[in-house]
Amino acid sequence: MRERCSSLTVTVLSNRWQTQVSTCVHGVVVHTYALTLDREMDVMTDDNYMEGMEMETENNPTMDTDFSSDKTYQHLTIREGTSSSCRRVKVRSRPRLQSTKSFPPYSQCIGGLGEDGDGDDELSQSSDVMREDRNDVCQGTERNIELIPRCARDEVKEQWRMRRKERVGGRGEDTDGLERWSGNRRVEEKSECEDKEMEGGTNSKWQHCRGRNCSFEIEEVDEERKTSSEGENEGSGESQERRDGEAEELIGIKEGSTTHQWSSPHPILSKLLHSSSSTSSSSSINFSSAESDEVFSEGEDVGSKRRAFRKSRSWKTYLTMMHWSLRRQGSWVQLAGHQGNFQLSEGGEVLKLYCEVEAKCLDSLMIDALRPFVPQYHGCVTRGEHCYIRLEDLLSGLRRPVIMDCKMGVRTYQEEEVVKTQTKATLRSDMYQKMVKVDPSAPSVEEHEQKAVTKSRYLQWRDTTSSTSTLGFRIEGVMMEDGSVQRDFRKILTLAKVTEAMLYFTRSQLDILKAYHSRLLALSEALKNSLFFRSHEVIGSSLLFVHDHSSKASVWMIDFGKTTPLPDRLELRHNIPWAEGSREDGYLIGLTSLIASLSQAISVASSQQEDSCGEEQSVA
Ligand SMILES: O=P(O)(O)O[C@H]1[C@H](O)[C@@H](OP(=O)(O)O)[C@H](OP(=O)(O)O)[C@@H](OP(=O)(O)O)[C@H]1O
Ligand SMILES: Nc1ncnc2c1ncn2[C@@H]1O[C@H](COP(=O)(O)OP(=O)(O)O)[C@@H](O)[C@H]1O
Repeated sequence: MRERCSSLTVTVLSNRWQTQVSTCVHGVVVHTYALTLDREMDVMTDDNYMEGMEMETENNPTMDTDFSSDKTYQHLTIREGTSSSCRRVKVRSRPRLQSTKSFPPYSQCIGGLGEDGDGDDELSQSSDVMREDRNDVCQGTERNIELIPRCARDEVKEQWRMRRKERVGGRGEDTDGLERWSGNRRVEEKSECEDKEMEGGTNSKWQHCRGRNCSFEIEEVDEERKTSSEGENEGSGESQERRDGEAEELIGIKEGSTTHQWSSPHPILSKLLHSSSSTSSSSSINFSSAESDEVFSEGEDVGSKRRAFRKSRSWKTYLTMMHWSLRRQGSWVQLAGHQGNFQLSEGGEVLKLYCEVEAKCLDSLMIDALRPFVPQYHGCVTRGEHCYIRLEDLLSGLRRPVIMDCKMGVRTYQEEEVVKTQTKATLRSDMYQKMVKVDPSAPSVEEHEQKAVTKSRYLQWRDTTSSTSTLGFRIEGVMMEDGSVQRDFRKILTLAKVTEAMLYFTRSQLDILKAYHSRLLALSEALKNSLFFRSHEVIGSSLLFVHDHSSKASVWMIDFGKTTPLPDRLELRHNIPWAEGSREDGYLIGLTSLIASLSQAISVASSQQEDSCGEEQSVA
């Protein structure tokens, strides 16, 4: 029986964010397809799917035409090619971001990911050692709990701290946020990964490989292009609009303009890279970041790589490679949180280091009224020695996303952390240093002597030096469309300043502000109906604000690593201040402040708009 493979290209419509499609043809053709029909922004229900299963024999000449001629599927096109690989059919819908009409200006082109190559080396090396175990896949969280007896994040955090210590040459101390992200565009990528997954008990498997090294060293670009076009067909269904846009972006890429990483998205390419660039240690090209930790400033050899590249490659090749790379590379960025926690995955997903607490929350949230406000959770997967939770990538499909991370609640420490401090406190010199860096007079005499503080002391101090204690949330960080990251907002204390920050973040665009405002009102309603919310203490969770130039804006609840269920029958109000033992988190205090601030920002932006209209009229 002749082996044949059809690849399915899905053009993503404005109401469809991402689609991962592939087809396995091996004598008998099986097509599975699903279209997102939902045009509502915030609703994510299973009813939003329309699924179909089609079986035909190889000789059935109507296969392609049936598919493409059907008006319902006019955005699906089928291309045929020869391949012996069976590819999995996976189609997923996603709640849409709210569409608005404005188009923010862009001064610079962004779109790549920064990368700490060094760390990746270590992680990838360790994952190589564990290669035999790599194909383990956990479905649901139960098995993971057995696999990972303790929260893997602690181990990874420890690894980063150790690395940092080694790096600073035995100084032995972490400084401010050194093991944390500070907004550089980056993502963990393995040097050569083969991730096989089995989902939902089926035998469907897929493989992808993402090289860590930069595409500048590609030898056989033209040949690769051919292969890549095949590869892309099995990919994530990017829209033509996006491709075109990215092609345009390339023209705007200038040396030194922003932060880029070109990763190799194709298995063959990846192999080429590895064979041709054994000396390469980093693929990151970090040109700028408003705030940049030293731990990520490893772009020194990038300049020489680029120069070497320029000598040996024509501009045409250069553009081709970047275009190709960009098409596969989303604009993923980790704005806050712990370094080493995330890996970019395929199919519009990100992988976050497994944490039992978070996985349990996500399990519950997937059947809760809050589901439309939470990234879709797809269970867990083991890569190398770690287990990860699979989350919908909230930046997938966005170009030059503008992001704001607001940490919610009137406190960011758990009650147990306070209790722990009273009993057996671990002293943290890294936290002491972070504290001193912001305010040298903050530590007590004793703390100065110890050169260390307890974690809960640090977290409490952090809360009082930000709007957390007073407004019930703080802006952890903002990334603008040019890729610049600002984290100074954490020092904001008043609502008026938050409003200013909102205006800055949205560039006073009314439609974006309104979209955020209505999304938060909808969230507020959903929280009222949420069993999850009622029965959990939500600590350290963030609202991720995301919009892009194409006028899409939405807000998502993320980070449930410190969100814990309450004892039976205890329910929280979430809108009153915390008193020890109450477990109140003040989440709704934060939400109310945010809504108030957005209302103020809308008023300001409206009057600004009226003023400018008036000025225009008087000039005319
Ligand atoms: O933001 P800065 O001032 O750097 O302080 C951080 C945050 O509070 C982190 O919380 P979050 O993850 O919610 O951002 C916390 O992680 P935990 O989540 O582990 O409490 C870090 O503790 P350590 O990870 O122990 O350093 C602490 O150092
Ligand atoms: N599902 C997601 N899609 C896109 N970006 C995400 C997603 N989850 C987290 N991020 C990014 O990662 C950052 C840190 O996420 P978070 O869950 O708070 O990590 P941590 O638990 O390490 O604090 C966020 O500020 C955001 O920029």
